Amino acid sequence: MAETAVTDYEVVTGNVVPAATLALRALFSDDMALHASALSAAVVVLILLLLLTIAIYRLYLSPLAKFPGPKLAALTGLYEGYYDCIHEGGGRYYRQINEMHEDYGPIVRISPWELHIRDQEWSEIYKISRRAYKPEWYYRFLGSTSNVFTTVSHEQHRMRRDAIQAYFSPAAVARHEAEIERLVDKLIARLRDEYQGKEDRAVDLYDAFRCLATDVATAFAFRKPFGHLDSPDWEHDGNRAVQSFGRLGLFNRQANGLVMKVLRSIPTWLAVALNPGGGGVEGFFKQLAVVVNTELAAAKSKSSPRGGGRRSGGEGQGEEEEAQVNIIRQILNSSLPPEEKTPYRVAAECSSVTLAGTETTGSILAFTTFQLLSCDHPPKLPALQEELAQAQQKNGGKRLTYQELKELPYLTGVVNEGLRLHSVSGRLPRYDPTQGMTYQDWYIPKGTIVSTTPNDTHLANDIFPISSWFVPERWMDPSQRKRLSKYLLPFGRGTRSCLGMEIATMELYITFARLFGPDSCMDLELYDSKWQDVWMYHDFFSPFPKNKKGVRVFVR
Ligand code: HEM
Repeated sequence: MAETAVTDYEVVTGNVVPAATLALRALFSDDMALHASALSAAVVVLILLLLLTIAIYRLYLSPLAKFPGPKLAALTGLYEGYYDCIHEGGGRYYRQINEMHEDYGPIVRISPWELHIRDQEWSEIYKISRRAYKPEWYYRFLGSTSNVFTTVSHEQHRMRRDAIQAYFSPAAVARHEAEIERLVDKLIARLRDEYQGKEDRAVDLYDAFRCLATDVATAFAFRKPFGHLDSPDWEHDGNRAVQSFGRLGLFNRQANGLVMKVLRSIPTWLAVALNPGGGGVEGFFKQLAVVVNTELAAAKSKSSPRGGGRRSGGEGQGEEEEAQVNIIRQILNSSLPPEEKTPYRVAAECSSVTLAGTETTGSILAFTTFQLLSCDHPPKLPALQEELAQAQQKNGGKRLTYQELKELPYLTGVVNEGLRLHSVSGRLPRYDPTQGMTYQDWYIPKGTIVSTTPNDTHLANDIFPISSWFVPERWMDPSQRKRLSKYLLPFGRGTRSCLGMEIATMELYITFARLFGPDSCMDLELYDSKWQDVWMYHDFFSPFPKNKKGVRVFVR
């Protein structure tokens, strides 16, 4: 862990290494005639001694020893590892953490090195003024720390984020609205053409929306969608494999990055055999590699004397427009140092930017649609349809733009409830190596990893009464909406909050407006889909349901 103030290994090795040296000297002093068995016994004793010292340090001497929580969690990271990887299919530590809060109060020590706070009003570690670092071991579930999402240090993150921030600005996203409209229309046309009126043919909306989200994110990043909406089976295998990869990511987190290293070193066919459906994900990365390599080669030829000697993105209006072409050029034309523009780094950034926007947006679309189709006390869908129809009629029959859609209270309630109940499930750990902080009467030493979980706020009954219910109506009143918005944190917090917030919100508004608006000319009816098919059960950073059946509907 870079730059944490205290590591128990330092303390432990400080005490044990001199002791071990003495023991070994004693062993070898008898004219080096020591038997191998005696040596092994000595090694075992030393290891036990080391473990005992670590245990005593963690339980009684560590600056975190004073914080409440189960002793086993304070003693070893294996406790978390068990709930992350094994218990009930993995991704279940969030439940255990909630139980700890029930037993020990709002602040608990959830591992030898991390505190978790469940208090809607506390946000000290995420303040903009903080130098918030991300712990490398936690974000290892994504494989690499070479992208803006997983960067450890505050300073490096600032540099990387500054280089691409403008690309995600509301003005830049607004230029993408027509493309989102086009992709949503494409999805709806397919639903109509291939499924409408077919009694025996249900479509899985989880797959369909994931394809939409992938095409929106890749079109935004590269100005050309990957074409998943053209896939005859809606990329079914690849979409399903995402859940297995989510779990694999947690194994990688707990196994010190070993799992990804092994997967990278074995032949692709073997990796795919070990993770059936992985071929779909592999296909995504191949597409990504082609785009990145093509763009890098083009940039290289432009910057070489033969290529004309003119670098895009220099001074002047023409170059500025060119710099907007895609995220790769945005990075290459930025003021980042050369080591931040290597092919590996550029590819890592592209993959984080696109992957961050696919599972998240796709599954929120599926979850929210399920709620709209299934809630019947009172029914939600007719209220949404009526609002959309009336608004369009008032607009002279023309479709409303994104800015106009955002003014519709019921649609806003639908989007907010989807974001509240189904956004990122993982806790968001940070540490500040420069300053300590306080929580109530507790002093938290600098360098301590502290996390909170947005879902704890989203599901707090004192803020959102009957919090697990999908109730768009709770957002209708403007003053209530203003009050509740403070507690809606689907896009994270502080300096590390989501870069894709604007594009994701635009996608949600436009998709619901077109799917349930007066022009869609179709109805959706759930087929054999229950709440267990959508409600979060596993926390693989994104929420995953217990069942893998998806959200299947008939199109009428
Ligand atoms: C509704 C959909 C989305 C949700 C709920 C969501 C949620 C989040 C959250 C909670 C974080 C912070 C994670 C952390 O603190 O560790 C994050 C970061 C990020 N998201 Fe999103 N996201 C969504 C869509 C998107 C889209 C569409 C894109 C891009 C096209 C995107 C790109 C990113 C990036 C690049 C980061 C890292 C930002 C940084 O560290 O500076 N996200 N997202």
